[in-house]
Amino acid sequence: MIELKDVYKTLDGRKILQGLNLHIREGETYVIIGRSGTGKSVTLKNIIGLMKPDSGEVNIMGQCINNMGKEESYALRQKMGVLFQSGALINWLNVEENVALPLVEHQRHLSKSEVQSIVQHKLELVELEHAGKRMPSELSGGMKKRAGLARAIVGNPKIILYDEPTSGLDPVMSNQINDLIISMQEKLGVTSICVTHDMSSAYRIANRIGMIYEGQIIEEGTADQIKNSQNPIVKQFISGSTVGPLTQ
Ligand SMILES: Nc1ncnc2c1ncn2[C@@H]1O[C@H](COP(=O)(O)OP(=O)(O)OP(=O)(O)O)[C@@H](O)[C@H]1O
Repeated sequence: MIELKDVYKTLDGRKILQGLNLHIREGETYVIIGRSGTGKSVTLKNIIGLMKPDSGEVNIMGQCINNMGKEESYALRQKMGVLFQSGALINWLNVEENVALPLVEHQRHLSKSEVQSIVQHKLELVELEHAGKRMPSELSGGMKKRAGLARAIVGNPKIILYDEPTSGLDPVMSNQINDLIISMQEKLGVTSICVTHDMSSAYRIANRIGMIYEGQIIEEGTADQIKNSQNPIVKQFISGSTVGPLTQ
């Protein structure tokens, strides 16, 4: 579904991705972990097409996106939904209007009532069906993320990318988001990539976890395999220890 082959990316003279390989299977939830500044978001941006690799290949659903024209890459982007860290809601639009935005902008053939019915269905999926008229300022952090998720799925994407979906949330709200990520996978059959620092979330939602270190995936496996990894860098990262080899 998503494949990065030997991807290199240097930014401001700093080598961020250094031969990164990633192979994400259809329908799985793959979680990327790693220390701050190791290139997790840069990896996501290469997948969405917001950044191009210096070398290497990015293949999405069998199509190489490196040299894609504007129209082709636009069409491919429509198959991906992104939940940004903050939810990225527009403050002066209510929840329904925020969720409807991608449809209003990109699917102009839909009537007003069709848009309303799609939006209502997506709000139900994220359990916000009674909050459609609220403004973003009237939402809790968790509700903002859920509204952002409803907007990310409004175009029925095949792939969802989550950037720190539980950041800034208390454990209860984090678990609600984790459950929703699992339910998106089960109900919509989407393939998901999630970047997170939250290991309890990673263990809960991931089919597989990959750790980035020095621009490469240094370890990959199920939650249990990662928990039992013998790699000292992985062990140190997941335990949060400040003593040891992790210098990046
Ligand atoms: N557009 C850019 N121009 C220059 N440098 C950039 C750009 N985007 C990211 N970087 C740099 O690339 C490195 C990796 O950034 P990235 O945002 O991918 O890290 P991250 O692993 O997602 O970190 P965090 O966990 O803190 O979000 C950082 O040093 C960052 O400053």
